[in-house]
Amino acid sequence: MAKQTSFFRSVSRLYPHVRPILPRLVLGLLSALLASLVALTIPQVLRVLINESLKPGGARSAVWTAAVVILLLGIAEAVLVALRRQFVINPATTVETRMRVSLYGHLQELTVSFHDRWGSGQLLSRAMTDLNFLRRWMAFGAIMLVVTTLTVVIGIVVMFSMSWQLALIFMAAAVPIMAYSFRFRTRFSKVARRSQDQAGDLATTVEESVHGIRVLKAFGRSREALENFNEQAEELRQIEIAKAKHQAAFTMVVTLLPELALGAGLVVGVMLCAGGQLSIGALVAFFATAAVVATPVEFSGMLLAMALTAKTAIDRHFEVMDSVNTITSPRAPRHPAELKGALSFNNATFAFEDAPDKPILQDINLGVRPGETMALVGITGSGKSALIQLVPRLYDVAAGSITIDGVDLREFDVEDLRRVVGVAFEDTTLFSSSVRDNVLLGATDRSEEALEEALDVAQAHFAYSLPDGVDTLIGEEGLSLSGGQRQRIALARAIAARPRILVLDDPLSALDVHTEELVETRLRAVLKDTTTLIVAHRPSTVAMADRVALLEEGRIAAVGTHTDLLAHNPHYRYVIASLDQEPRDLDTELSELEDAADAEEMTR
Ligand SMILES: Nc1ncnc2c1ncn2[C@@H]1O[C@H](COP(=O)(O)OP(=O)(O)OP(=O)(O)O)[C@@H](O)[C@H]1O
Repeated sequence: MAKQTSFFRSVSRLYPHVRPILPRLVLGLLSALLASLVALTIPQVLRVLINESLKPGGARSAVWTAAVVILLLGIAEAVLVALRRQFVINPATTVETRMRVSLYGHLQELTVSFHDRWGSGQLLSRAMTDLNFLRRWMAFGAIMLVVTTLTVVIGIVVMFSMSWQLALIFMAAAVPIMAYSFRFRTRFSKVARRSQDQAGDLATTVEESVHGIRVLKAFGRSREALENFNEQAEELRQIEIAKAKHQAAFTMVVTLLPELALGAGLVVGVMLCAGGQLSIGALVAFFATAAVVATPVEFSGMLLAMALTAKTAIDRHFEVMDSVNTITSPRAPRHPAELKGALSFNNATFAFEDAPDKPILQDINLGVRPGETMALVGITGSGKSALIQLVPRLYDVAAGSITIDGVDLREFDVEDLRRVVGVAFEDTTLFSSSVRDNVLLGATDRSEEALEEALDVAQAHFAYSLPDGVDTLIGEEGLSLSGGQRQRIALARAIAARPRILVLDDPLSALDVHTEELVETRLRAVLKDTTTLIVAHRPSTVAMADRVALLEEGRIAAVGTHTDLLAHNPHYRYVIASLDQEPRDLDTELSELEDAADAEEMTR
């Protein structure tokens, strides 16, 4: 998943986001740079002060002048540091928000196949932690890295101008530091990546266990969940420790070596002074400058670590942003004037992306006439859900085609297509908003009557008895609904969109027999003109359909009326017999037909 790129290449990808705030970033950088230059100026004032006022007969009043100058320089440095923050903090938060919004937008665009592959925590950590870190790096780390580098370079030039011998000693320490920094960079990059990925996995675990809290509790698995989480958290801790160790070792090197150089420099400096080759003022100024230079060198471990973590955050961000949405609208989409709603599968073959060699659906040929209700029946895992998800193009066929009124689905604008095709899945997802907003999610007619009708067809009148009626907040942050209530809201949502084609993945499975009957009676009337493909797990749902398609191991094994198939297709009889418990009349019908079929076979 992780592709190795150079630091500059990764950081340059931020440019389009950073461009609008570039002037303010540059101002921030200049403020920080000026603050550093001011800090470097103070030793020069010291040098003049010592050389002028401490020499025999020197002017004592110069001390006061120098003190005032140093005070003013100190104030200027503090103001410049404050200015840097002022210039960059606000724009950096703007970049963070924009990147977060574009990531979210891209996640909305990306295919279901992409979301099948990515853990939610990995996406969550990219959207939250990584971008939060990037903001801090842009506002502080990146600027300080540039300023530190420039301060060190300028400081060394100044040090050379004061004493080349002492400066050379100082430079001798820089060589091993640079060599070590290369090693540090490679090692730290790897561990930073592992740490950020592990944090993502941890977030996935939290998300999953919060989501599945009832199951964990009911099965008494909370302890195991905790142990599993503890293991993952421990792994993250170990990675963080490894990270801290690398950083501590680097900081030790960048602290120790300049200190050693300063110690050696002090001995040589005093000897030079004694020999008259260096003034006392220059010696003091040299060490004051060296102190100004040594501080950012000491910080360089932290700054380098920040830069490498930021690079990882950028790489992780663009791994998602670079993922291509393969389900897109064509350049010149077709807009047929009025759709009749004839749905046709033509040699359609489909495989999930993670198992491209194992087609789940093969050579599907199936025609659903306009206004017809077709039930899809098959044993569990035969590919029913996969098949109906192809209709709104949640997935695309690998071969063959699916058409509406003879037009390939891929020739429609995707948004148009999804307005034409309404869906309700067995696993209902409700959003944290009111019943009204959930039901009218895809509706063009948002009137009270449209809402009322959809709720009525789905027999979801209970919504009016909720604490705030249809304005009651439901979903994850709101009131919990029962499985059957959720299904009815989801069904109402599909109906309210008034689609030309409706695909329903067993939308009545959680309803009691009585409510199911009521919903079916109303649905039958509504579905009169709507082409419907409905996955059925109950013979009563099958009975609602005009015709039934039997799916067997990813192929359409038979198509016909329920009665015909019962009479002539043994696998259909087997599937129907293995469906949920049924009302008595259907059971009776089934055994009668089975008897008839057996008798027919015996007479042959
Ligand atoms: N994202 C996925 N990646 C790979 N395989 C998948 C994926 N989703 C489902 N499958 C597999 O595809 C096959 C068909 O699944 P599908 O959900 O379409 O069956 P189904 O007939 O609807 O079953 P059920 O009646 O139990 O809902 C199954 O073997 C399932 O394990």
